Amino acid sequence: MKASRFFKSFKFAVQGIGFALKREQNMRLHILAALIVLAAGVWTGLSKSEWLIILLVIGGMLALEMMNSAIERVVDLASPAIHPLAKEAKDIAAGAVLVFAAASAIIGLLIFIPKWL
Ligand SMILES: Nc1ncnc2c1ncn2[C@@H]1O[C@H](COP(=O)(O)OP(=O)(O)OP(=O)(O)O)[C@@H](O)[C@H]1O
Repeated sequence: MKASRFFKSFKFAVQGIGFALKREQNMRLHILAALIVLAAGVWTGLSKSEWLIILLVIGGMLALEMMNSAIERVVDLASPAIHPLAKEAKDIAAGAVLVFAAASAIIGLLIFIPKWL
């Protein structure tokens, strides 16, 4: 890939992050939660491997939330009218976010709770 094309794609990807931050309240809540977890990590003192897990979980959560927002937009574009498949697509995408959020919460508790006891 030519360098100029790579930088163009990078610019669009950054724009995408901007759209998500501007238009999605859930995304802003996830960012707030991520900042709280990062602050708790600094305050608690985590090992390198614990930081790797926390960063992976935070990055995965934000990326999945953005994929959910993208799916919502594609569904709204493809099916502005009510359709059972549109509902399934949106609800499955929202379910994926919920699954990852639940796993993230459990991982966070497993890492932090023993250090606080
Ligand atoms: N075109 C559609 N056909 C059928 N059901 C739909 C359609 N669009 C949304 N729904 C369903 O209606 C409910 C609310 O959807 P809505 O898009 O308002 O919120 P959302 O998907 O949670 O997104 P947002 O983040 O914008 O609130 C969900 O269960 C969704 O699956």
